[in-house]
Amino acid sequence: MPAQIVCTGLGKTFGGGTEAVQALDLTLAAGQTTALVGPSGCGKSTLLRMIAGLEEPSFGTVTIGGAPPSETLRHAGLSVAFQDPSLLPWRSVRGNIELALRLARRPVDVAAVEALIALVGLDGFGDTKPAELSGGMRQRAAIARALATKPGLLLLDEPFGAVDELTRQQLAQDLPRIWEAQRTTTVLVTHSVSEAVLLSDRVIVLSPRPAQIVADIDIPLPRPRSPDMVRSDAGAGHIDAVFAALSESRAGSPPPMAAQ
Ligand SMILES: Nc1ncnc2c1ncn2[C@@H]1O[C@H](COP(=O)(O)OP(=O)(O)OP(=O)(O)O)[C@@H](O)[C@H]1O
Repeated sequence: MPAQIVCTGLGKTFGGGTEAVQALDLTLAAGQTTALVGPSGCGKSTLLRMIAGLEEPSFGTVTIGGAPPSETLRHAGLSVAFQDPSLLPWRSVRGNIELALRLARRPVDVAAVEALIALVGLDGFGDTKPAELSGGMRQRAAIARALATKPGLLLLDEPFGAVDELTRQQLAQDLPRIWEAQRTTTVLVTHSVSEAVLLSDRVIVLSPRPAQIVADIDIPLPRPRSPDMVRSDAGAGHIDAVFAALSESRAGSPPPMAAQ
């Protein structure tokens, strides 16, 4: 089931006194894809980790479909793929995906697993162990694993960081088809503004640390989208809007705003 995410007064101050996220109010509609963009070190990953229930908030709350993230994790309704993919080293790509299905108590559909492996461009590497894959291939394996359980909520932190440009474009075109078909609520942290526009229904621009929302930009481009569409006048207008919000936020001019 797709899940609505509600963050209320959400804040995080780490032990050493570093304030990463401050009083953030944000509601993400079920089934939408939202990109979080902002300057390096502003608190994007911390926000995503709090939504995933992997980081305890210092202030405020996160709910997913009305329940705390830990509940969603327990029911395997939530999948995460982070920059540093945590694949089990002793299992093959296929073995990692199948384990995720078993842990989620889902049937292992061999053909569906092969289709996912092919989708992320790892055809022929199903039997390969993570140590024998490149960094980008490991990231793609982690994406396949995250998608396998058809999660209601998919959290992606720079998932294409180590992927070459062509594969990145291919993934950015193919993945939304899957999460649209599965009606997954997706939250994506990315440093690439064009990727944010290509993938998302909505782009949230965060201030320098502590992260606060400085702009909330709808991306109403039709789907399926292509890199050409993003480069067209309509797409370029959205890219410009995100860049403008990012540079204003660095200059510290606009006041933080709440987002619905
Ligand atoms: N476990 C931690 N303990 C202490 N400080 C932390 C911890 N995790 C993150 N921070 C600090 O919180 C701030 C925000 O970090 P975070 O990783 O959320 O930023 P980010 O926007 O995702 O960065 P980047 O874009 O560079 O990946 C940084 O100053 C970081 O040093």
